[in-house]
Amino acid sequence: MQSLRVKLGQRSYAIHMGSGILGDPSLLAPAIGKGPVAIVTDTNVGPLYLKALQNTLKSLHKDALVITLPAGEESKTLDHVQSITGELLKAGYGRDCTLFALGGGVVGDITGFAAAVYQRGVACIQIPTTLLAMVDSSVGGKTGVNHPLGKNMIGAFYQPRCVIADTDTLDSLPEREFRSGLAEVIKYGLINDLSFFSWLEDHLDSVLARDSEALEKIIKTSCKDKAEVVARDELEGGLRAILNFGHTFGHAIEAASGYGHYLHGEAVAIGMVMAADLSRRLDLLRESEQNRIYKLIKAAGLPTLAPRLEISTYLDFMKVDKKAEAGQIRFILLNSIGSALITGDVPPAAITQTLQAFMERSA
Ligand SMILES: NC(=O)c1ccc[n+]([C@@H]2O[C@H](COP(=O)([O-])OP(=O)(O)OC[C@H]3O[C@@H](n4cnc5c(N)ncnc54)[C@H](O)[C@@H]3O)[C@@H](O)[C@H]2O)c1
Ligand SMILES: O=C(O)C(=O)C[C@@H](O)[C@H](O)[C@H](O)COP(=O)(O)O
Ligand SMILES: [Zn+2]
Repeated sequence: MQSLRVKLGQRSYAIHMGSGILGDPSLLAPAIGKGPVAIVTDTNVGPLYLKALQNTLKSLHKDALVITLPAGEESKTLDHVQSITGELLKAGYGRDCTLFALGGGVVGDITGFAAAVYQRGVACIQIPTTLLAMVDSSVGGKTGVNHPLGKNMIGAFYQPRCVIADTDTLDSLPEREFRSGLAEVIKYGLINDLSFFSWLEDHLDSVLARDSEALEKIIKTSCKDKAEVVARDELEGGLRAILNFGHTFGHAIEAASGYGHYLHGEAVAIGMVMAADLSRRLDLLRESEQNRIYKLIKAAGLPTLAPRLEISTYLDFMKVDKKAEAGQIRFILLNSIGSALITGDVPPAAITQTLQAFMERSA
């Protein structure tokens, strides 16, 4: 097992990662409150891993209330927050309870948000079971749900008490979901870790084969990279926005296509190719680097073509992006692989050119 710390003063917490750690009560014990516990999971993950977590909790004399959501992005709604909090109220749970998010990023984001708002805040422990959740969503405290008019539009910054990533759970993860998680892994290389990007280029075969050492490397490096950014800018006053690379286009793709049509990582992969195109158009990124980015994303089995939508549809969704300031969309662009910049100074004509170029290429 390996552990890292997200350093946030009183809200600091550990990320534990390794094989079989879901069965280790000593990792959970320090993070659980005095009161009762509830596990939020989904219809795919529950049948696979609920029993293991329940048994670990039983060894700590905790009998968990279980709340199961339908699997998939379509469940990341305010209605499901209402149903989770309703179950907690019916069970008489107070402020001393602890919520466990057992699942991927959908369960993680919605449970984290329910924990943030239930009785104004109860403890939450993230148990990520997808690659995406292990490398990104379980860390950093962005919680929330979608709105038909925009992705993650209702939410809160609310840090978990700890993160326990049992890498054995990845054995059952479908290939498409695994590759979706790789998009966020590649993102870390692009925004501030050139040597990690080069390592991914050299070891993609081992990663795709889910070789245990390669998995350990990508999970640890991603969590370390993310934890450092979050520790410096928890509430996204500035620097943290680099973690949003590819998401301005990507979130528009997810929302405009109907949540769940593209997986989050797939939409981010397309968004990163689009953001690299925009960076190149603005003479920030060299064409050779743009080609390397395209090549790695494609080799990872991720989509690179944007869905054919009206340009105005893209722009409407991009305008509601949370990074916008004074009505102006702000983009995360690349100066080079491993070096991101945050800017609102992008000529509208360049944005339209990127969108037009992708509409011409799309099927
Ligand atoms: N909070 C953040 O910082 C952050 C970061 C990145 C992404 N996100 C959010 O995360 C969500 C995407 O997360 P995701 O990709 O994990 O999707 P997900 O939670 O929908 O999980 C993907 C699918 O895999 C299934 N699954 C999960 N674990 C499994 C396992 N071990 N074996 C078999 N099946 C399993 C799930 O039931 C689901 O069908 C999006 O809503 C995205 O916005 C949040
Ligand atoms: O942790 C962050 O900060 C991120 O931006 C990570 C992203 O991968 C993630 O998809 C996040 O949920 C997007 O946040 P949003 O603020 O754009 O909704
Ligand atoms: Zn993301």
